[in-house]
Amino acid sequence: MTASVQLNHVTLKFKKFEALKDVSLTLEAGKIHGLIGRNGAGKTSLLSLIAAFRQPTFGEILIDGSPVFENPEKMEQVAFVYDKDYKEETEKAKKLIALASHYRPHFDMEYAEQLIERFKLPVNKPVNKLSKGMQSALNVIIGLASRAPVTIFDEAYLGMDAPAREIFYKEILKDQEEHTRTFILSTHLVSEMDYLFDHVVIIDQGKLLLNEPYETVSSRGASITGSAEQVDAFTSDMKRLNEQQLGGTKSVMVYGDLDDAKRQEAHALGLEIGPVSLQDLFIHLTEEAN
Ligand SMILES: Nc1ncnc2c1ncn2[C@@H]1O[C@H](COP(=O)(O)OP(=O)(O)OP(=O)(O)O)[C@@H](O)[C@H]1O
Repeated sequence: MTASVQLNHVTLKFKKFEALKDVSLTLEAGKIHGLIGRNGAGKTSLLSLIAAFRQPTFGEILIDGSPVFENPEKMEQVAFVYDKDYKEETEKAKKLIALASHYRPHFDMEYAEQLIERFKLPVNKPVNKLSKGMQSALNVIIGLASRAPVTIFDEAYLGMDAPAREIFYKEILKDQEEHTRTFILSTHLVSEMDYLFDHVVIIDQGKLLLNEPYETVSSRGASITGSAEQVDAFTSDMKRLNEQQLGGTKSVMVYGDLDDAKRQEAHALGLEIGPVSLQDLFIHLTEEAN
């Protein structure tokens, strides 16, 4: 089960402060979306609107074409997993998983049990006595086993160690093959997680900065290296994000269409075209926007 998500001119205000500014965006069903942005960019605000935790000040959010806010049928299709505060939670992990299985229509308890084994979650401990990483594993187990058509992980892996995060990433890819859904993964671990993304959304200061398939983003980002003069001439009409120079050699990071003719031109000029990571593009695209 999977579903599309559509935001139409969404603005979210906290008193006079605009956390989201006229964001329009469609998230295609069945894809894994990476949502990235600097601290305070508006990621959690955006995700809490999709999960109908709050109402936008202006605009609307549709799940498979119908508004999600105060619409129980659509709301139960969205699982929003975030870094919860479990200080007061004295129930056992087992109980919380059982509770989730009651209110999540697609919950798969057999899969939850496999995940409990994979993450070695001590299910008989009260949740507030679990380590931070174990509490995150509990959230992740509930999120994955819920198999909600729209599954959102908002930095839900905070506190999980690297091997546990690796298990989580592998599970997403494995489960996506048989139980395809629409994932939205918000993260600061861009270089660690980018291989998961089918689609990349970048927001900056409440505005949509980029919304492209991952392949398009990687093909548009490039570093052009060669003699400073040649590199400057070649990139003069392109969007330049960053440059570094050592003696007469220059390397410029660009973002734009590098078609075959342009690539041949670079080759003829003896310029080298190299790849740029999503993390580097993110750093310099948001720097440029600021
Ligand atoms: N309840 C609130 N009242 C007032 N301002 C808020 C509230 N919630 C969020 N904000 C503000 O909205 C902006 C966006 O916050 P949000 O939590 O969505 O950012 P984020 O991208 O998730 O950040 P981070 O990566 O640091 O978690 C911030 O400036 C934040 O201070």
